[in-house]
Amino acid sequence: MIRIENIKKSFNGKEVLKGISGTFEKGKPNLIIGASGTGKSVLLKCIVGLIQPDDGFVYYGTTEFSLAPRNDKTEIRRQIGMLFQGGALFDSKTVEQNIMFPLDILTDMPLDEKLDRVNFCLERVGLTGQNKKLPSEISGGMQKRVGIARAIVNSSKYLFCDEPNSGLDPLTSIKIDELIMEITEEYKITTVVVTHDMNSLLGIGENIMFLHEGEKKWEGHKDDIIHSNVKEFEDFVFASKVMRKLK
Ligand SMILES: Nc1ncnc2c1ncn2[C@@H]1O[C@H](COP(=O)(O)OP(=O)(O)OP(=O)(O)O)[C@@H](O)[C@H]1O
Repeated sequence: MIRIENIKKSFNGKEVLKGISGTFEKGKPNLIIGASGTGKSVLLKCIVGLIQPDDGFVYYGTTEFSLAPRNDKTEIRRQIGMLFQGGALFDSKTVEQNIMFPLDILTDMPLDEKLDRVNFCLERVGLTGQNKKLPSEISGGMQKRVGIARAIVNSSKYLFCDEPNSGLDPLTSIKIDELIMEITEEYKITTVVVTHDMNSLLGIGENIMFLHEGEKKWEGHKDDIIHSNVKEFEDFVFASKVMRKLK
């Protein structure tokens, strides 16, 4: 479980995060949603320690990240897997080398063990036998799968996904969402997904945090969306004609 408390962040005097608190639970996908520019990615970066918040606390289990001793921080970092926007694979490395990368830099596992682990993850994401392909030789959806395999290869306890569906068609997006959800449940990972994809919201929105202009305006389960009674959230969710009709 990850808990955040009163996270604040400003850039050049502009308050981007205005005191965000909340809990991201283990074993289910936690979604951070909101319109463009509302602070989702900055919040994600504050949580993983890529940006230092001006105020507030981030707890991984019972350990507060910024106050933790160096060794504890290193251990938490080792347990984090990230799926970046656009996949962020190394173009010149094969699928196998890409997935093995975290094991190369974070562990001293022998090569045969690393290969076993890579093959296990490749199988788990439905890409058995694609080891020697280059990213340019596989589709965008397959690249995301490789990104997911890389994010979990080191038995991560925490998985962060920034817009995992960007650039994918709706059907492939749903498959990627389902894979993230299955892996989260199966390995009891604490998963945080930043998205503005309505399909993701309705498909895997087990625990949703809605941000609007740097504030948390609503949180809840996908089944409660219809009863939110929060204007900014309703404007966001029911922006399209199709969604208004469904309502
Ligand atoms: N390093 C930075 N320096 C200055 N301003 C920044 C920095 N990072 C983010 N911002 C600003 O913070 C605001 C929130 O950005 P953020 O990337 O978190 O939005 P977002 O909700 O993730 O949007 P999108 O859905 O478009 O990715 C924006 O106005 C952005 O310009």
